[in-house]
Amino acid sequence: QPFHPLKEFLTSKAHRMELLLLDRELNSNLEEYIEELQSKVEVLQGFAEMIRTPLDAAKGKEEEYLSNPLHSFRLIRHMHEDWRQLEKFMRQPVGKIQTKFIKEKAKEFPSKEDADDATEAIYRIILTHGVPPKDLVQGIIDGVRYNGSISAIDCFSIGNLLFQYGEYSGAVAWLSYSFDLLEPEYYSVYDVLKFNSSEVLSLLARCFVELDREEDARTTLMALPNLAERSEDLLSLYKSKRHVKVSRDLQPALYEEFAQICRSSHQNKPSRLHCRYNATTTHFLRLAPLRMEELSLDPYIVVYHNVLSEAEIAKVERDAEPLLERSVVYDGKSYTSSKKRTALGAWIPEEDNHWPVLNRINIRIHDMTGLKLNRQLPMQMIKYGFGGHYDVHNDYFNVSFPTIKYCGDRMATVLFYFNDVRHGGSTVFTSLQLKVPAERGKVLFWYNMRGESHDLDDQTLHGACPVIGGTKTVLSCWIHEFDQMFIQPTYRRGNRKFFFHE
Ligand SMILES: O=C(O)CCC(=O)C(=O)O
Ligand SMILES: [Fe+2]
Repeated sequence: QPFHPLKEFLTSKAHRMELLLLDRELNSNLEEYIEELQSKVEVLQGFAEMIRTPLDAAKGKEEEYLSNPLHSFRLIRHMHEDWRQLEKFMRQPVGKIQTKFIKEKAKEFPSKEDADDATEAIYRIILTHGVPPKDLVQGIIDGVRYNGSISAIDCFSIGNLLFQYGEYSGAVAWLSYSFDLLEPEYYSVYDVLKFNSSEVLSLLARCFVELDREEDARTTLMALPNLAERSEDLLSLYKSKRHVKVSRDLQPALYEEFAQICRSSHQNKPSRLHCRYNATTTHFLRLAPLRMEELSLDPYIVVYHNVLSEAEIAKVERDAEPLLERSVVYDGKSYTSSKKRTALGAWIPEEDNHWPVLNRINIRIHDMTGLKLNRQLPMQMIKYGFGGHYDVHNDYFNVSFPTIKYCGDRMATVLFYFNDVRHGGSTVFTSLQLKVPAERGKVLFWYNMRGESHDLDDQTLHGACPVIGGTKTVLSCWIHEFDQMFIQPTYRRGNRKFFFHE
């Protein structure tokens, strides 16, 4: 297994809840520490005050003071023992228990990967919805106002990510905003957190250099004395590092035409298509018609409502949950988490039919599509968390690996939505400017191939918008073309670019 089992903080509210509770616990631990320190401070203050009284009395009349027998006695006695005792007291460690507590709990802290995941998640949302820093600080995303805000440090990590992606103008916006958000009363805290204004400004200057705005870079560096004195050295350093190649596959594509349909400002063009009860595809539907909506005729895309019961959804979710894994891609050297799809996926076991619910799903798919299903369909449950998305893609492969060779390519897709997504997470067909919101019980069915010819239909290009509020769980099922051999015309040799090409 390429990954050590990570806690999935983005998809699991339970794990985030643990974090929140741990944060709270650590905060009370800190309060205890402060209290301990404070009571030590109080003792020290008492001591200082006790010593100060006779010293003040002696001020300016030392001779007279020392001729007093009481004073002489007290001074000698006090000097003999009190400071020695105080030194012992000062040396006693404060907050040993609390320090140890933090150290023990550190095992449960999110890793660097987790933190990077979270920054990338918010980045996908920002990019998709064109959220400017000032909106995010007010909690406004895609026209929805969320409670809460972000800090200078949060802004900095977003700016830093944009810098790594080579998106320098974006980085400038977030880094400048981070600088504006710095709060002087927290400077000493920033020091402890190893975050400081020179870090923000030097990265900002570096972005300006990348953008050929050398004067802005210089002005930025001159704003802080410790950077100003090295400004020319820094500038030439930044110039020497300029245009370092950034790997594009590090970032999700999130094309503008895709993002634009994801935004709440997008409205589907009114279709003059039908919404009706499908009572004809199979005999079963004559008894229990399904509510069907045609979204597009070419390519053919329909939506059905209330197809699975709550219990059926819960059953699949429960059984597939332990099989969930992060989607990974092999880059020739190692497995890394795929930036094309940021979600967890679970393949539903195909071999043994030990999940009776799957038979019912298969039958329901047959009812909706009228297609012949002579085996358990390949199905994958996908769970998207905060910021989870799927870049635009086609469901067919158009390459010849064994499954495709024996079963044909993915002729049609059936997508079950298992829950209502509070905000974001719609399925979007970019060529058709079509957005399908994720709603519980809904099923999306479309053909990836053209009716007569079985040519692959690139108009079916689609993706899943980043989830903003809540999570999203879907079940993707694929119908391969050779299963249809006897009821549909199938592929013609030569109509696929790479088909059967060894
Ligand atoms: O989650 C979605 O909305 C789309 C899923 C999808 O495109 C797929 O599984 O191929
Ligand atoms: Fe897909």
